Amino acid sequence: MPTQSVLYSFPDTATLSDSLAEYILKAQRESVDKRGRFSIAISGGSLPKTLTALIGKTGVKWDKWHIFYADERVVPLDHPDSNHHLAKNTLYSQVPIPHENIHTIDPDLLDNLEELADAYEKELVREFAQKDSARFPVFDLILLGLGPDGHTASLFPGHELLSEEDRWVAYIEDSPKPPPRRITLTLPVINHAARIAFVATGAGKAPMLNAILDNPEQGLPAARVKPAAPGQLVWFVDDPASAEVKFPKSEFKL
Ligand SMILES: O=C(O)[C@H](O)[C@@H](O)[C@H](O)[C@H](O)COP(=O)(O)O
Repeated sequence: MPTQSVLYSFPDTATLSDSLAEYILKAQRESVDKRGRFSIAISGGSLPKTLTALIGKTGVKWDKWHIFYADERVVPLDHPDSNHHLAKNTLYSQVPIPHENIHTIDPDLLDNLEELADAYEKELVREFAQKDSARFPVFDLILLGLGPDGHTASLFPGHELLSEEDRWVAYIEDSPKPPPRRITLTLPVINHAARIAFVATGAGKAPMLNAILDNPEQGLPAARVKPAAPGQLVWFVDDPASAEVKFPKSEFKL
């Protein structure tokens, strides 16, 4: 049975970011208590900025974090389009995350998308395979954004990757959102996470949030994110983004 989504809507991005930070901290505490580490996958776009509310918070055990990318643009790691570059500038440069715990794409394989995706999949295997005998890795937390067309990570509407059932990491060379070459976690990997949090802000996201939450049968990529229980699916949005949504809002509590 897919888990029921929970929707939290906040008056502004500062309140949203602070509550998201509390949510992440709770996930980190539970994961570190259980396994001594916290595995998280993050997206690009506006997401890394919302994570800056974690900077300086008591209780963040940065040395236990193992960070992957839910999707990555296939460009050099110091390119302005790189999700890693963005996260590094926004977050890692300000907090003590061990360099080796940040799992980037292999910059030597940018010319060969298939090898690049395979190598990233192997990176996941190294992180998860011994810990879990399940067919797919179980991230402690995956943070996703929502595109104006309903895409999430680099899973775009109508794309054949939406029916991928086997691979953990796949590539595309025809992303409608530039840059065109990307790798992405696949839906089965995303849907096996212990927790998934979407973050969407701004009035521009309102029609799409309505489509995803109130009309999921349209099958847009973000609506296909449906972890099986006990996986959790939580939406952190601001009031302008949730303005057109009928789906019930919950009061934020941990
Ligand atoms: O392009 C990327 O790297 C993404 O990971 C992508 O899926 C992003 O999260 C959404 O497009 C939302 O982007 P915004 O938060 O900037 O609207």
